[in-house]
Formats: sequence, C-alpha cells, structure tokens
Amino acid sequence: MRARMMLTTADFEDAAREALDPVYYDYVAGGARDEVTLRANREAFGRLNLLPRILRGRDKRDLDRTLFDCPMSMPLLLSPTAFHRLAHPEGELATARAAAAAGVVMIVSMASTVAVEDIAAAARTVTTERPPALWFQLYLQPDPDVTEALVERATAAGCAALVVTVDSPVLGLHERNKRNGFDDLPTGMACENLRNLRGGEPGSVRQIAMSAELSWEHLDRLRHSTRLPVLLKGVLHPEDARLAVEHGVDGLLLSNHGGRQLDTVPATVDLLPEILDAVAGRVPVLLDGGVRRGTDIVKALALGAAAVGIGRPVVWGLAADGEDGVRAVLELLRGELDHTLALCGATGVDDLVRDLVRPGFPGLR
Ligand SMILES: Cc1cc2nc3c(=O)[nH]c(=O)nc-3n(C[C@H](O)[C@H](O)[C@H](O)COP(=O)(O)O)c2cc1C
Ligand SMILES: CC(C)CC(=O)C(=O)O
Repeated sequence: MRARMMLTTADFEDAAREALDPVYYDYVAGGARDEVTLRANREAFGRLNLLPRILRGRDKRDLDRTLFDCPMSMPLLLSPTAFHRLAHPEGELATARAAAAAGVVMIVSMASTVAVEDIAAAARTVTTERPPALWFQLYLQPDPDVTEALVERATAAGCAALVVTVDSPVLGLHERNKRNGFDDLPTGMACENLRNLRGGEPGSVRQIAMSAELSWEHLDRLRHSTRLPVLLKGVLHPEDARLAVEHGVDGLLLSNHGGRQLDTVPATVDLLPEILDAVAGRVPVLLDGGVRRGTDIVKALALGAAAVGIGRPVVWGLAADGEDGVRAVLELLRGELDHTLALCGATGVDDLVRDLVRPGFPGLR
C-alpha cells in the first residue's frame, strides 16, 4: 500500500481520525449544537478572494513578526487547546518542543494535561535562534484568589502573556460528547495546572468554574494584579472590543472558540473588519477559527490581524505523529504562507493590505 502523502492539514486530520479513539476524535473535531459556526469559519475563508499584485515581489520573503516582545518566525501561533495527552502520551511536552523548534508561540491551556512548569522546561530543551515563548490561557474564576494563584503559577513558569477566555459563562454544549458519554478525562490524566493549586486539589476538570456572574470587575482585578500583557479571547461584539480596550487589555484574540461555544455566531474572519474598526489600532487583534491554509493566513493578515492561531490542526499533528507531527503541520503552513505571499506579489507579512482581499466573486468558491 502506498504511504499517505501528508500535503495538507486535512491529511493530518485523516491520519488523526485513524489514530485516535473515536470518542476523542469527536471531542476535538466537534462543535456546539448544529456546528453552524464550526462550518462557517471554514466557509468564510473560502468565500473571500485574493486579488494579487504583479511584478513587485521578492525572492526571499520576510515572515517574522514580534508581538508582546516575543519574536516569532511567522505570525502563526498555537491557540490553546486542552487535554493533549488524549492525542499523544507525551501530550503538551511534544507540542511545546515542536512550537519552540518552529519559533512560534504556544498558548498553553489552563486545562493542559501536563503542568505549565514542565511544558516550559520541555520548550527550553530546544535550541533555536529565538527563545521559546509560551503564553498562558485561563478562564477567570469566580474566586479571584484562584485566578491569582493560577496567574502566579504561569508567571513563575515564565509565560510571557496571559490570554483570558471570556466566551464561556457556561460550557458550550457538544451533542457529539453527550452521545459518546465523554465528560471527563480518563483515569491517569488530570488538569495538571489545577492540581495542588492552593491546597490538595486533585486537578479535576470540574475544578474549572464557568460562571455567568463574572464581570468586568473580575477582569480589572486581574489587570491590576499582573504586569504581563493581558489578551482577551472570545470578544465578538464590537462594543465589547471597545470596552476591553478601555479596561486596559493589551490585545484581543478574535475567536469563536472554533465554533465550540455559542453556535450560530459569525465566522471570525467575517467579523474581523468590524472589530478592527472598533479597536482603531489601539491594541493588536489576533484571530483564530478555521485557519487551515496559507491563503487563510494571508487573508486574515491582509485584513489587519496581527497574527492567526490554529487549534485543531495542532491536535491532528500531535495525534498523527507526536512532536514531529505538530512540527510538520507548522512547517506545512509556513510553506503555504510563503508560497501565497509570493503569488500575491508581497515582500513579506508586513506587505499585506486590505486591498488584496475581496468579498467573493459570484461563482468562485
Ligand atoms: C480540542 C479543543 C480544545 C480547546 N480547548 C480550549 C481551551 O482550553 N481554552 C480555550 O480558550 N480555547 C480552547 N479551544 C479553542 C481554541 O483555542 C481555538 O479558539 C479554536 O480551536 C480555533 O479554531 P480551529 O480549531 O478551527 O483552529 C479548544 C479547541 C479545541 C478544538
Ligand atoms: C472547557 C475546556 C476544558 C476545554 C475547551 O475549552 C474546549 O474543549 O473547547
């Protein structure tokens, strides 16, 4: 039998589907309710067209970018995804080494199955041009002392920024997980950042309190308790984007949680222009959701995103081939990004403007 050619992120998803327990595959692949938003994230990129320029490119294009003092080899980062040990025994250790080797930021999930200190140590084992950069994602907790304990832990581990996910007043409902009876980690795995956080906590996923009573006051308290840059992940309404800037956040990660929270919210790339207008250049806006191709990255950057995140493709790489699989996904996207820049007549990622992206021309999908 011919070996599978791993040419696209979709090839990694196919390989992951074969490697994973179907219950875990569904957990990663799935979205909330009818999965309308999950599909919309992809469809929106497909509807946008690129209108390239000619006779103005360069042989070697600049892909690097610095954000929050973190030099990155390209404006692509690993959005936070929970439970990497479901995909591979090495879990987040493998992911962190791959991200460090590729020179990109990994946003560690509060619900990682390896402790943030161990993830940071794994990233430091990789020798590269750039120091490895980790950011830490957290859900604000109704008890601010718990939030502060987490922030202290992530800061001590060397995380360079905090990404506060604000789209989860309650957990999104995934009917795939319900049907499969998946609602907890298997024996032997835990949310290691929550273990012994303040006392003898076991590291259970149920320790993560989703609360509909969180308010801007909780964010203000966090803002004042840390010197790290704070990004909000999951702001969708432009009015909230304005409020976030007024409350002193340092950046936004425009995200609909990969279609896993409120179903039927718009695709992130469709919302990007409105959010950028609301923010008016005061803080960088990053985007995730449905990014699978170099053309997607170029469209988001050209519209004004400072960087883009990928969620599921990282888990597919990890499930398919551990550290090498994640690295392969990142290098595949780097290659596609560079190739798209060349075809667009761009000298690098700083040479992208809105004019390159057009709403869909009829008949072209
Ligand atoms: C399996 C999985 C776990 C996730 N875990 C988290 C998490 O712990 N915290 C969070 O803020 N977002 C989480 N997300 C959302 C991602 O950060 C990201 O917003 C989303 O996956 C981007 O869309 P994409 O998968 O289409 O690239 C998760 C997504 C997936 C698929
Ligand atoms: C609830 C978290 C533990 C994970 C998450 O955000 C997700 O699966 O989308």
